[in-house]
Amino acid sequence: MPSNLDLELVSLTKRYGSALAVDAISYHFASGTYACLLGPSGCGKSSTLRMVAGHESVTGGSVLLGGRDISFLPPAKRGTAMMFQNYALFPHLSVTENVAFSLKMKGVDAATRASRAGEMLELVDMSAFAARLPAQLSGGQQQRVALARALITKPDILLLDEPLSALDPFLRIRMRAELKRLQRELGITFLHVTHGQDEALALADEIVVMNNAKIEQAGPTRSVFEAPKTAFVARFLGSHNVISLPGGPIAVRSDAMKINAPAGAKMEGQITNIEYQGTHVALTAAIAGNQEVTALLPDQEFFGAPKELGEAVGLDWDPQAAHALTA
Ligand SMILES: Nc1ncnc2c1ncn2[C@@H]1O[C@H](COP(=O)(O)OP(=O)(O)OP(=O)(O)O)[C@@H](O)[C@H]1O
Repeated sequence: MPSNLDLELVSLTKRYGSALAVDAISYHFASGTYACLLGPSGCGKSSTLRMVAGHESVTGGSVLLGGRDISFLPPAKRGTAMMFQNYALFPHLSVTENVAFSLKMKGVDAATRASRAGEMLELVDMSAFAARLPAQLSGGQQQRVALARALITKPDILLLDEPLSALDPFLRIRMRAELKRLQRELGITFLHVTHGQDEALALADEIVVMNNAKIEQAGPTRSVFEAPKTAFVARFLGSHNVISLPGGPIAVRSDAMKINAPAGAKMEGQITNIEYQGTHVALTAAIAGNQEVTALLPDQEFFGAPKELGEAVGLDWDPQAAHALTA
């Protein structure tokens, strides 16, 4: 695996007029990482991706690839390739012609173009559809073509802007596995923008959680999920309760929350909602201070001792399951 192709964002900044969309963010992505930029709408993730791609100018700071400043290079000279949300396929070109398009622009001869496009279509399992037009393909198939088209340039980094958002939930999960497989096979860095925490958790080796134009927390996916530093990160990643205590806010995962008898419990609550989720049952309880917490119980445990709406319960957690939050 090449080690000289790390991607570094150094105080990277984007302003649109007076609006600050990306506020001096810095991060180092090791080569070969599957990284997700995660955050709510408007937090600056697409602007960051577009600055890496060269589709948006850099207001301040820089983008380094393998130590080389690529901030001012044209997109085609950066070693990056971008796959867009709407795939942006040319409707009047066949699948093969779409995939081979960038090679044609570079003046590569027809025979080489056809053979390279063939290899790429094989990689994404679309060889059988080579002669079709984009309109004759399903959403998932169009996405595979868009991937092949991006990968034919042999990028060092593939940039993906909400690549799965146009797909139905079933296909989204299938294509998610495909993206992961491709990244593993190719060994290149994937930088994937999403606002879906499930998608980020499923795919990313590293997640970068953005909020208000800044990086709120970043690192190996599991370490961020296991120890969110702020209330925003805990809430955005989901599956966490944020509880205000006199000593400051803490996060406790809903699967670490235990339901006991009220006497002697850390907290007392009253059940306000019971949601059956198949393998689990989610119990929501109102606690002091107008707060709610959720406990996720394995179905066997819940149905072994079912609870009723309105019932008073005790809520407990192991000390190591609580993480102090900074805000
Ligand atoms: N071309 C533009 N001109 C002016 N403002 C822009 C432009 N593009 C983005 N913005 C603003 O910059 C901020 C960040 O936008 P950006 O698209 O990077 O966010 P995002 O996190 O990718 O959001 P989304 O998930 O909705 O795409 C937003 O407030 C947005 O309105």
